[in-house]
Amino acid sequence: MARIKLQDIHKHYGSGANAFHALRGVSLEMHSGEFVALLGPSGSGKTTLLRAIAGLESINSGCIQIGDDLVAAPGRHVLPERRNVGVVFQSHALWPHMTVFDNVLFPLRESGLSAAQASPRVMEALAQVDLQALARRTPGELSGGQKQRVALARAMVARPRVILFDEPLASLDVELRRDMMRHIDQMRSTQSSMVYVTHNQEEALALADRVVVLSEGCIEQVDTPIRLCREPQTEMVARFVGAGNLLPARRISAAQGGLAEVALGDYHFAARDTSAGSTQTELRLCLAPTAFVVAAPNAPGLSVLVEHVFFQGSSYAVDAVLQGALAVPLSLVLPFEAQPRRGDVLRLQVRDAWVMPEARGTSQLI
Ligand SMILES: Nc1ncnc2c1ncn2[C@@H]1O[C@H](COP(=O)(O)OP(=O)(O)OP(=O)(O)O)[C@@H](O)[C@H]1O
Repeated sequence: MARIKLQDIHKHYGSGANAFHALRGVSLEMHSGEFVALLGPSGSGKTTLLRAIAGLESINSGCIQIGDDLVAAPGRHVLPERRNVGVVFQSHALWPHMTVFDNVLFPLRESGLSAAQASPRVMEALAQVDLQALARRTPGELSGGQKQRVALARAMVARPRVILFDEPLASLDVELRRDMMRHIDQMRSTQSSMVYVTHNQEEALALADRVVVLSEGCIEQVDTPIRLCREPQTEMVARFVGAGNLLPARRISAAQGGLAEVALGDYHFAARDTSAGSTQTELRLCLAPTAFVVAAPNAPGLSVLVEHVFFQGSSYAVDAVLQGALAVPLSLVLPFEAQPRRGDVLRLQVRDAWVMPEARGTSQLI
């Protein structure tokens, strides 16, 4: 395993007025043995960053260090095969004419290991992904999920110090995804550091020790999955990671013990607030879709008009509109018992709210 240090990475495609800046000053330190997910919308630069770490893409400026090795810097680009990293691509990238065994053997053969030394290592890697029985098949005789497990075995067989994953589950159906997530989770025991690119929030939050949220080539926030969901630092993270509702509100009293009294219209409630005694009255609140409970019609709370209801098995996803002067759209998840119907006016109470940090101003409200 190895620490990965990225310092002020810039990458653009094309030049002059037509240059497209895919990475704009990305700096980050990943700890040795850490599982880090790179999460962001399409085009945010995740794959470019992963390929730059792998050495498959050169960078225009900045430095990349893996362990003690400087692998990319001005005038320096260490080739991928010399970086000691394993890569798992979305498309498996297996050799079609080779057996499963030989595909997994390939990186060991490249590193000069004898057949006698390599063979048990291949079988051990295949065992980790439950594929020993299929060692003699070719990729054409495997399902999509099995092919991807071969790709996992091939990435870990050489015991690289870093394993990079580029959307490895994107082409798999829901059931196979969960199975693959178990295998990827088990790969933690290989002691490799892992960097995992995805645009899928669930995968990133479920697997990673820390998640790096990228937007337009810049880092928005680096945090543990829990903090990312509960304490988003920017509007983009609040919306993209937690599908949070962002509302303008008033602070009634400064935070004490991490909670402030806030108001939406004439409804007062407590919100988590780490702004260290800020008395600024105008603020933005982040309310997760699950932050609401249905109250009695005359209880203190917010009135919302239900516009769309989507049954989700054990809960309902609801699009609603806040009634009153604000009239903003809200995305809610209500429990099965709520039985919301289109056209209902519901009274909701807020059971959890987060005061957004002030840094980015209040100009981007809603
Ligand atoms: N070879 C290239 N030439 C020109 N532009 C490129 C090239 N590769 C990537 N880009 C652009 O750089 C930006 C970042 O691309 P990248 O593939 O890193 O994004 P991503 O976050 O991985 O997106 P996705 O989830 O869709 O794969 C995109 O706007 C993309 O169009």
